[in-house]
Amino acid sequence: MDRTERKGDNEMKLTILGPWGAYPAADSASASYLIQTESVNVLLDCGSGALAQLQRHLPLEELDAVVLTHYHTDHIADVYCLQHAAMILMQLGRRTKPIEIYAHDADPEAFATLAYGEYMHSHVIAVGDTLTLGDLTWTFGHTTHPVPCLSMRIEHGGQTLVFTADTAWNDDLVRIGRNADLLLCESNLYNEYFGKIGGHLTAGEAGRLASQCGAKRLVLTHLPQYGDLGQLVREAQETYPGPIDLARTGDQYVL
Ligand SMILES: O=c1ccn([C@@H]2O[C@@H]3COP(=O)(O)O[C@H]3[C@H]2O)c(=O)[nH]1
Repeated sequence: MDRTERKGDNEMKLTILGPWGAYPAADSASASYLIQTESVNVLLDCGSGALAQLQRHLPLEELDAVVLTHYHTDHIADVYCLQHAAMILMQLGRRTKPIEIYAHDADPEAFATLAYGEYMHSHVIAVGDTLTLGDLTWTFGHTTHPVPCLSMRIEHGGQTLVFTADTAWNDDLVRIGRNADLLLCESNLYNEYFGKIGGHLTAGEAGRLASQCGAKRLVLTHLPQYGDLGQLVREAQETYPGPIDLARTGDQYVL
């Protein structure tokens, strides 16, 4: 098994577990990302296939927390498997503490499904909150999506990772993404779909956002299952002159 080394002092590592929107490609996952520092291991969204990918990098015994952007299934499908994993590992004595899960409660029925006895404890997050997880500081922003959804700014040791979550263009994205060292930006749409599918960004808009934020690097994620993904990069290059990557399963970035 490919086990990730724990992070050195003052480093934050992002591992792409699932770069896909809607549903996972073979041997991958939908929306899921692992964020690690020396003091904490956090899963950012927990889509379909997330647990299988996570275990390539981290034993489930060492997962501290999960932070969710919203309740669409491509972002939460594996939360319910993770509840069972936490239960079994605690019953076996291999975990000594519950998993802490953080999400908004604008959908109270969905929020109520997250807590799982002594094995998973749920906590509310909202725009305006500051969440401290180990040596990570999280703040949240507004998105434009068919359901309530939070964008996220994650700071550690002077480095900033920003995740747009799922969203169409809105100006709060520029606020939450300002001066990001890495902008992990949804790019679910080719430019030709602008105005035809709501709730998501085109690649051209992702590039424009990275430019307006002054982001140092743009990583395109929440990818479509169709078309030529290289075209997303080319369209984002028309609006952003900096480095651009397509998120790929297993890729890692150290900030
Ligand atoms: O006309 C449509 C409608 C939807 N979709 C995909 O289905 C996904 C549903 O969840 P989501 O909102 O996270 O992302 C959506 C897109 O990835 C699409 O490609 N074309």
